[in-house]
Amino acid sequence: MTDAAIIDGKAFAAGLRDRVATAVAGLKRDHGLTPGLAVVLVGEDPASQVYVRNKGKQTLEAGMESYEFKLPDTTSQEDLLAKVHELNADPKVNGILVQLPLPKQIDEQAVLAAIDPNKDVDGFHVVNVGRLNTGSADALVPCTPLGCLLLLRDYFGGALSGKKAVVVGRSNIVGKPMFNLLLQESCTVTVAHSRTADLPAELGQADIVVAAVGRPEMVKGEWLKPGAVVIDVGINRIEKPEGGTRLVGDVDFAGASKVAAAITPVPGGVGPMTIACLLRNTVTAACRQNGIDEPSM
Ligand SMILES: Nc1nc(=O)c2c([nH]1)NC[C@@H]1CN(c3ccc(C(=O)N[C@@H](CCC(=O)O)C(=O)O)cc3)C=[N+]21
Repeated sequence: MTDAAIIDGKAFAAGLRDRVATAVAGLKRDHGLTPGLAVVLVGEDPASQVYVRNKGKQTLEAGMESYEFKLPDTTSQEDLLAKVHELNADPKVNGILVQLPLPKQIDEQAVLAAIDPNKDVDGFHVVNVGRLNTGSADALVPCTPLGCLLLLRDYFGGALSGKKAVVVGRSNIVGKPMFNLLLQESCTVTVAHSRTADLPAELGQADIVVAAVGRPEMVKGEWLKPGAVVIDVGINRIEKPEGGTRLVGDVDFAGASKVAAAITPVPGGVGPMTIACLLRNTVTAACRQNGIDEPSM
């Protein structure tokens, strides 16, 4: 088979950010509303600092307000919860994101549970998990699986119904919400994981593969059904034989490209979609909080 088409997440994300910026301009003009996103970073993890900087920059570029809070690594759970409560009460803040992972003295679930579900632009609060699971229209949907879904809808022109999808990975952040979103699109969905008996046999049936396991190049091209569409969520930094490092996904890109119909690259695939969907969720949250019809984005 010839080489797979590349699903250009970077370009799609740029287009989505433009549509978000247009929506924001409309909210300002028609409602005097400027959506605001608060990002809280605890500690000094270098990768997290880069992500937080990119989020802040892209929030401002979309015409929204960005509020960044950098708390020391030694922050107590009590102090972090106090910050979350302050942001919950602040009407200028429409979206709240507490960057994960958190330092070990902090109970992540307790922090996520403290965020106002209607400001929970990560979609990690159990209320939003429940809303998504039950197909409620007021769910805020986790950014990475939402980004994957938008890429798939675009590729298939909306025709996902009846497709066989395999999600590899069962995390709360990607695997489980991805399962729910694909099920809602009327795909037949299998969730595979580290205890799956025969992963190649499962993948051999899949029209759509979403790989989110966090193991570099784990999914091999030979396991795929010819013509499959592959969404690679993994972002793994590995050592190059000649020294230095490079980013690879959870899928063996070279091998998969020979078998798949289409595949997302790493970098430049799902990663940029995650941030674009965060901006989109912030506009969605701001509209709902203010009783304004959600613009199409
Ligand atoms: N509460 C919370 N919400 C998050 O959404 C969240 C989080 N915590 N903690 C960290 C992870 C990671 N994350 C990424 C976002 C964008 C790229 C991204 O844009 N990647 C680019 C560049 C990659 C690079 O060069 O390093 C790409 O894949 O092309 C990657 C990773 C959001 N996260």
